[in-house]
Amino acid sequence: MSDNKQMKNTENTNEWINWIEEAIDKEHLNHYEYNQFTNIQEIGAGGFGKVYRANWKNTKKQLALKTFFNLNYVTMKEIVRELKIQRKVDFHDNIIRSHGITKFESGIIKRF
Ligand SMILES: Nc1ncnc2c1ncn2[C@@H]1O[C@H](COP(=O)(O)OP(=O)(O)OP(=O)(O)O)[C@@H](O)[C@H]1O
Repeated sequence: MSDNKQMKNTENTNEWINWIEEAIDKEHLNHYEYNQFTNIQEIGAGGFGKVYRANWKNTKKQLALKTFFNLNYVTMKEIVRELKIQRKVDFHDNIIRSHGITKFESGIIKRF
């Protein structure tokens, strides 16, 4: 990849990160501390990362935590795209609800 293209992709990645941070600031998206999740078990994997089952704050309710291998331009664009689509279809009973976003030590975002 050329240096120019690399720089452009880094700029765009930051743009998506800003989009997520702004959504959290404006309370359009909930942010949860990763240490509030317990009983984390792997349940599947997709093109962008692994999916885990977890409990939140020791409640009995199970949630799916979707992780991302690499927070590059393509992944960030996909995360924002999915969040935008989910907002539009959130009202439908057959659509799994997205509760928010969390981040763990290595910087990998988890969505659930
Ligand atoms: N909310 C969920 N509840 C239970 N299992 C889930 C949930 N979300 C994902 N999974 C499991 O994790 C797997 C991967 O899901 P994920 O959404 O990451 O990828 P995908 O939609 O299958 O493919 P892609 O990554 O190309 O979008 C699914 O096939 C499913 O088995």
